[in-house]
Amino acid sequence: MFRETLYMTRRGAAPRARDPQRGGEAAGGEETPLLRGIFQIGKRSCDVVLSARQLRWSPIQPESRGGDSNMNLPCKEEFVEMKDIFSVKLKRRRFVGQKKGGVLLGITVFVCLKKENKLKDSAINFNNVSEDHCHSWFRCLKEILNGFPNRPKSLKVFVNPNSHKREATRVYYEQVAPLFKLADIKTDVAVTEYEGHALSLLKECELHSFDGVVCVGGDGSTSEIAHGLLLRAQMDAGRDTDHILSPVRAPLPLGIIPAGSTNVLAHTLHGINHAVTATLHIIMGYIQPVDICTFSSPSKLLRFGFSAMFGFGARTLALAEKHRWMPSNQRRDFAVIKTLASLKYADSKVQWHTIQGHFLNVSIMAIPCLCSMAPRGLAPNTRLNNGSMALIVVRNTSRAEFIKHLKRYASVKNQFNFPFVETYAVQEVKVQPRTKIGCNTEENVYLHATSAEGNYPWNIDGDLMEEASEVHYIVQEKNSCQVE
Ligand SMILES: Nc1ncnc2c1ncn2[C@@H]1O[C@H](COP(=O)(O)OP(=O)(O)OP(=O)(O)O)[C@@H](O)[C@H]1O
Repeated sequence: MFRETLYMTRRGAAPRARDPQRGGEAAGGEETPLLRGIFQIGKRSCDVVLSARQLRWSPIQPESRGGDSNMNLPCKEEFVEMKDIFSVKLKRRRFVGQKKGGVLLGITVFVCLKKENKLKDSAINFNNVSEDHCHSWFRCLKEILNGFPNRPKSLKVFVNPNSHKREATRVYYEQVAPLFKLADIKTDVAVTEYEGHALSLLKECELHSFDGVVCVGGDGSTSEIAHGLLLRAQMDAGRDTDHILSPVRAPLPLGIIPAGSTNVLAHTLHGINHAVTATLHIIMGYIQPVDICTFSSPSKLLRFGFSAMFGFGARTLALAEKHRWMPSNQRRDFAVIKTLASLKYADSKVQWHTIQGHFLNVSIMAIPCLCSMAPRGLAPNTRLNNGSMALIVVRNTSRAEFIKHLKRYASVKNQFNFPFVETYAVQEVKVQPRTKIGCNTEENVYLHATSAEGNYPWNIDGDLMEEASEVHYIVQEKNSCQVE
C-alpha cells in the first residue's frame, strides 16, 4: 500500500487570512477601526466597530436628564471574529414573490458557530435604514471576507441519487445548496447515473474553473471521486496510470457531504456525521491534508483509497452485496452474522517485515475510520495525516474470542488487547493469500464463486474488489486532493 495525502477540510481548523486580516493593529495591540457606526441590534441601539479581525458592538447608554450616562444599565460589549463570518447580505423588506428592490432595513452577517464537532449557521441583523451607511459597511465586510484565500467561490458537485435511501438529492437541495447560495458559491451539479459515472466525468471535465470538488453520497461515492481526482492528476501530468510510485497531487480539494448508508470518511474527517457541519467546513475553507493509499496488483494500479480489509471484513461485504435487496442496516447485520457463523481464516503472507499464517482478517487503514459501530475508529492508532497506515492483523482464533474482539470496537476497551491481534504502523505492505480460503463446505461454495480465478475479495472503502490475489499498498503523503 502506498500512502498518499489528500487535502480535506477538517474539524474546526481556522483559515489563515490574507494581510487585511492580520494587519491593522494600532500601537499597543489595539486594532485600528475600519468603520464605526450606529446600528440597532435586537431592540437596542449599538455602537458598532469593524476592524480587520473583529466586528464589535456595545449598547449605547441613554443619557440621564443631567447629561450623565445612566450607569445602571449593563453595557456589555459583544463581538464576532471575522474568520467566523461566512456571508454578509443587505437586508430588505420584500413582499411575497418580490425578487428585487424593497425597503432597506440594514445588513445581516452570517456566522459559523461551533459546538464540539458540530457546526451551524446563525444570522445577526444590524438594522439601519440609510442606504449609504449600509452599502459602505456591506462593501467593507465583503472585502474582508474575500481575503480568506481557502474559501471556495466555485464548486463541482457530484450527487449520487441512489445513496442510502435515495436521500442524497434531498440532502443536497434542502440542506447544502441553500448554504452554498448564501455564501455566494457557484455550483455545477452532476447527478450520477451509474456506478463509475463520477469517475468517467472526472477524467474528462474541465476542472480549472473550480476551487473544489464536492461529493454528496456515502463512502463508495467519496472513494470513487477521490480516486478519480488523483487519477486525473496523474493523467494530466503524463504519468503511467498503471504503475504509480510517487503520484502527483490532486489539483483540487474534495469536500464530503455525508448522505450514504456508511459515511466513515466524512465522520472521520469532521468528527461527526452531519451534512450541515460538512457544508460549513467547505464554505469556511477548512482544509485538512489526509493520507491516502495506492492499492496495486502485481500488474497494475487498482485504485487510490483510504482503507482496505481482507478476510472477514471483505467476505462480510461480499455477502452483503449479494443481498442488496435488504434494507442497508439489516443487510449489514445479516452479513456479519452469516460470516461469523462460517468463520474461516485465509492462509496468507503479509510482507513489510513478513508475517505469515492463518488470518481471520487483515485491515490496512490510512485514516482512523470513525463510524457509529466504532466511535473511536476502526484504526484509532493512526492519524489523518501522519504518513503511515495502521496494519491490523487478526490471527486465527475461536469464534467466541473473535466476537469478543469485534464487540470491543463499540466499547471503550482496547480492541487490540488480545494475543491473536497484532497492530503495526507501516508505510508499505504486500498481502498475498497463499491457498484457497477456509474449511467450511457451505461457505466454500460461495467462496469458489467469488474466487474462481484464484482471486480473493477485498473491501476497499466499502467497495468490493475481487480482482487481485496479491495486493501491494503504499501510503502516499501530502497529496493535494483536499477533503473539506
Ligand atoms: N445513479 C447511480 N446508480 C447506481 N449506483 C450509483 C449511482 N451513482 C453512483 N453509484 C455508485 O453507488 C455506489 C455506492 O454509493 P454510496 O457510497 O454513495 O452510497 P451508500 O448508500 O453508502 O452505498 P452502500 O449502500 O453501498 O453503502 C458507489 O460506488 C457509486 O459509484
